[in-house]
Amino acid sequence: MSELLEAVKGRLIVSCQAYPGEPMLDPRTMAQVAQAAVQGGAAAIRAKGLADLEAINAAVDVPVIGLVKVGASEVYITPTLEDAMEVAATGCQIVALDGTRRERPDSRTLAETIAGLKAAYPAVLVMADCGSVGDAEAAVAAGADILGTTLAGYSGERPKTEGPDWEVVDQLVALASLPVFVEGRVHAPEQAAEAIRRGAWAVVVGTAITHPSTITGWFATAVESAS
Ligand SMILES: CC(=O)N[C@H](C=O)[C@@H](O)[C@H](O)[C@H](O)COP(=O)(O)O
Repeated sequence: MSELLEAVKGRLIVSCQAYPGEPMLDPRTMAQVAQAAVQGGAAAIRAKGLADLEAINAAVDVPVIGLVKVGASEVYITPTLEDAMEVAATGCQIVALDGTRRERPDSRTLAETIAGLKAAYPAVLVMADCGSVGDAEAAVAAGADILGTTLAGYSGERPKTEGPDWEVVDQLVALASLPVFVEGRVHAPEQAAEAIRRGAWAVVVGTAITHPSTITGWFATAVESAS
């Protein structure tokens, strides 16, 4: 098992992402958010966009899971080999890729994408963002290093559950072939703890820690509905 994976075992990973039109979409801001997350106990950071990744890699000394979100296609998380190479070039130790069985915009298979990336960056680990256990089985066969539940509820195969998709979590853990990172709609510390109890290797939390507009909305709705 790699030292990198040992370092994040049983730990929290924080996803720091802002979106077009949002005030926090700025590499310096995202790097500061990432630093704050590390101060709070994050063992690694997940982030998107080459400029953010460069700024975050320079600002923190924990591993960074990098990705880009591009294109109009339904496969938008680091969809092509070229995208994966650009993410790795920013210094990320883990590259997150769409790990579904859907057709990729460059027509490469997931296995070809992973092989191409690893030929150029042998030390980089690949996190396959899966939407179902079928995706996860295919990602294992394709040479991924980490299985993420990231796309459960977003790829059309699974309903979008209120919290984490525990059924998919259990199915991926039961494969027992690769470390499972539980990611997606983990909104409370108790859910993060539950993921570890169910056998997750690590838990990735984004919105509930680093997306103030959404968090504010949760509170504002609760307050307004009580008044
Ligand atoms: C589906 C998709 O595109 N997920 C993205 C993946 O990087 C991000 O938008 C999420 O914020 C991230 O997965 C963390 O999840 P949550 O924000 O629910 O804690």
